[in-house]
Amino acid sequence: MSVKVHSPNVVYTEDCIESRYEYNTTSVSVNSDGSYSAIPRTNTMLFKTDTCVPRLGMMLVGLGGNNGTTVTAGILANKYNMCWNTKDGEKKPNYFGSITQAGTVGLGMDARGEEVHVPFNKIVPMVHPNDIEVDGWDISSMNMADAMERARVLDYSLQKQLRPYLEKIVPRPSIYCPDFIAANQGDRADNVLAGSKQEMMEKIRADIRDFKEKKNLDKVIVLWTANTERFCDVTEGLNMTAEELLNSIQNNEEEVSPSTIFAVASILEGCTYINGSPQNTFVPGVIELAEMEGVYIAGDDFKSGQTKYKSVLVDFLVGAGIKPTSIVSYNHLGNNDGKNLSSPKQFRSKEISKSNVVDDMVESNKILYADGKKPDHTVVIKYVPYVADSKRALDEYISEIFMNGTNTIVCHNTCEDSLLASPLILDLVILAELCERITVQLDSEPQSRRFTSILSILSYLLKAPLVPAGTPVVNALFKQRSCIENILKACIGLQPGNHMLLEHKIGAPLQQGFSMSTQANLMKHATTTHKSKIQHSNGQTHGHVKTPSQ
Ligand SMILES: NC(=O)c1ccc[n+]([C@@H]2O[C@H](COP(=O)([O-])OP(=O)(O)OC[C@H]3O[C@@H](n4cnc5c(N)ncnc54)[C@H](O)[C@@H]3O)[C@@H](O)[C@H]2O)c1
Ligand SMILES: O=P([O-])([O-])O[C@@H]1[C@@H](O)[C@H](O)[C@@H](O)[C@H](O)[C@@H]1O
Repeated sequence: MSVKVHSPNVVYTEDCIESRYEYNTTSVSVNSDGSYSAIPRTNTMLFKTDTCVPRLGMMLVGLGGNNGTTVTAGILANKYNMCWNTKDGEKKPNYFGSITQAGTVGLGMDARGEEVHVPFNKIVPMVHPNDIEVDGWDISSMNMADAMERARVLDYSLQKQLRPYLEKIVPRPSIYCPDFIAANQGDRADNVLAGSKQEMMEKIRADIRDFKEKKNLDKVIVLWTANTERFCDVTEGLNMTAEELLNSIQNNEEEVSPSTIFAVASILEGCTYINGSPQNTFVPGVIELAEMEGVYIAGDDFKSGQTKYKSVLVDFLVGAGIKPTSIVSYNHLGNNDGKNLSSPKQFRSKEISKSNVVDDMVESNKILYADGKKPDHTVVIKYVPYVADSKRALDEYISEIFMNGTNTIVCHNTCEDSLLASPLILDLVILAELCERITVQLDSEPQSRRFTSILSILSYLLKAPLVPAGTPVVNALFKQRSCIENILKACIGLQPGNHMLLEHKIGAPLQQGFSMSTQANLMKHATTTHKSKIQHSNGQTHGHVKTPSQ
């Protein structure tokens, strides 16, 4: 069952939820004497969420990889409820690690004063992963069943059940530019497109249309989970504008990467494009094209394990007034991603995305970091085939504490890389699709707006969040999660959770009426055509407004 909000600010129609929302912020200025001035602000806006859940297709670039095979297998195992035996007994499929499928949100308090937590996907209608159709591309022609076996991720007794479904699936041929990924990937590149970059882009566009038509889909979202590319040059005349980029593709420019061509193809087909790897796919020309076409993009680099942990631990330390001064993140892994990352240029892409994750937390505390000097931060990744997809992460955090003491935290974190990344792939696609159904209209504007083309709401799932120009980059994990929670709550007219529990701290029962500003809003928006009375729980009657039940 889903959540139903009973409020004069929330209207449920046959195919939409409309909520009049008070967005409360605080404007702060620093005075010449170093003091602060704070002004509370309230902007009222109308959220509209289309509640018609579409038939959704997910096209993965890198479909035959560890993540691609694992997420596809996970959908099938859940869809057909495949259970399997292991030495530890029978196992059942689940979507653990996905916030939309296994996460909950604190909605409010019940009559006993206990917080009620509801599943994320009960707040507003979302696509269910079992219903997602999957397709995609790979430079390797290996069928998905053999690729799943090659990945060495899933128990073999489950693989046997999946094989009949997966062996029929062969990834579509892809764009292969050897210079962008490690040379050691060459031996699997037997499924590649021929022709110019323009011709290859047109083929990718045709593939998207073909998939959409064959599966009778309403929407397709394209996601890159192929190998990490080296960074591409960003230069005037090459890719600084949409026009430059389109011309560069037409001119078969070497420096336009496969991932950027996929992004352009997706955008031109009106499909949201998500980058699960660390390379700079989203050159300025891609961002401008997405804005021109009104298409969403999001990235970069799934935040699945070692970095996710870091974005919690550093937040805890800095939030506690403890000063991290040295962070060393080492890991070794043995999957093909690790093999690709053993090449310096590809490692550099990953090193960048793994290193910037503490910047916002350091920036947030000028007491600890008065001199602006960031913690020493080192990232090491080694390729050790024996451990396969089971990445071993070892971290050391040294911090300065009270009276110049030091605290050292060392942790060992075995990250089953693909089992951690696959649920993130689902959340990225499911939440991106939901964003396509949301509009917001400021009271001060005649027209409603979609979100800006760069979907920064998805930052929680990404190591190096891409944000619109001028937007602060937030990496602290629970701030990122709260952002998603609170935007979903706004869609149903609920305010962010404040965790104050004031009623228990002052021991006073709360009034059950609407806030003064809500009442003022109601009066302001009272219509003459559909008048009805609103009855407050205290029995008083105020004004005549259109309410959901009348
Ligand atoms: N926990 C995680 O697994 C995790 C976390 C963050 C980021 N990532 C990133 O996700 C990506 C995939 O990880 P993986 O473990 O599945 O790697 P993988 O090497 O197993 O899979 C990548 C697949 O992409 C294919 N490929 C390479 N270039 C291609 C192209 N141009 N077009 C189509 N296919 C292409 C390869 O043949 C391979 O099958 C990597 O870039 C990795 O850095 C993974
Ligand atoms: O997400 P995370 O665990 O911090 O980072 C991981 C790296 O440590 C790992 O070496 C790489 O193979 C994965 O793709 C992932 O990027």
